Amino acid sequence: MLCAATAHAAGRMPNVVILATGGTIAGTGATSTTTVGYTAAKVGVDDLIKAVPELKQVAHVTGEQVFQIASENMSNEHWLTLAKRVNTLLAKPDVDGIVITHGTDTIEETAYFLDLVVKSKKPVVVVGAMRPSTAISADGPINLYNAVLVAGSQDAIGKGVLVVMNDQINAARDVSKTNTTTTDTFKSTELGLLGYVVGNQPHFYRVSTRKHTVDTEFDVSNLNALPQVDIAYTYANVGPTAVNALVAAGAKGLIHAGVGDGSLPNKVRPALSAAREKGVVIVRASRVGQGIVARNGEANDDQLDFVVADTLNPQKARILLMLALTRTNDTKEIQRMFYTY
Ligand SMILES: NC(=O)CC[C@H](N)C(=O)O
Repeated sequence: MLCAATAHAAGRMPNVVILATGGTIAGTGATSTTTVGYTAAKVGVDDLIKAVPELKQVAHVTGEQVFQIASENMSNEHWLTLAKRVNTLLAKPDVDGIVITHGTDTIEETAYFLDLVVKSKKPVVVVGAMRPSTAISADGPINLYNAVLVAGSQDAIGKGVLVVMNDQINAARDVSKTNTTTTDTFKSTELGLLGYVVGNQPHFYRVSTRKHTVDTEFDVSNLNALPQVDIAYTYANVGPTAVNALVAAGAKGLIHAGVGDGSLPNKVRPALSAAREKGVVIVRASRVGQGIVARNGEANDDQLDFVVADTLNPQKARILLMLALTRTNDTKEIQRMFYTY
């Protein structure tokens, strides 16, 4: 099988496919100083590529417009379509890597979904921008250039799905948007970034110990929908309304975005427990954004038959639970998955 390694070994430039989905990287504003209040998802993939002629120096690049949306509108169906396209392309011997241009609001979710369902070791890089293409010092062109460099690099093979922004390489599992508007918004919590793109090449320093891509048990090739999993957010004075409404609306799984170490308020615990008795799988996560939610810590998970999210934030826990529910309803198995991926 040809891959980026053989592209380099054969002395040819890697073939990188850019799948465009929209977002600010494809956004346009009224003036060059418009950095908020612009319209996302306007510029087509051919123009994104044309705007960075330097790409030709590092890869043979082709583009496909998969969607043209702001990423707050990303749905499970979009993910399944995208994942199937990525798997089809990566199965081709002449494709060495893939770059996905994406809105930044849900980049971390799409990246983690792909990290769990892409069946290839070839590099997949998700990239976006915080400033629209029309802005002074737009970050899209350099981010796209860096993403293509990484996607065509043999050093990125087998590292899972990556998010490349602001000269930094992050693992899909651990990266999150941490600032609403600034270009240094993507951070990998305390677990740390994987490396940098500096001097026209990626530099890797670490990898995640969690399984991904070819080493997961998830297969989307025959899926046309995913089980309904929703998130109930907790705060001081919260009641059971959201949990009860989500269960009534048909949730098969619920992520509880608890306070602190995933604590359950007294007014929420009975609603979650009743949901579990109806067969809904409950995962305790935390709204804090860093750290482990400890099993049998702030709640007796063994007795309640709940699962803990480990270090996944609520939106990523939702993705893993959806995929877990395509395989099993057994909470012990699902807890194993949360400690594996
Ligand atoms: N910086 C961005 O990409 C945000 C734009 C838009 N809300 C999106 O996520 O697509």
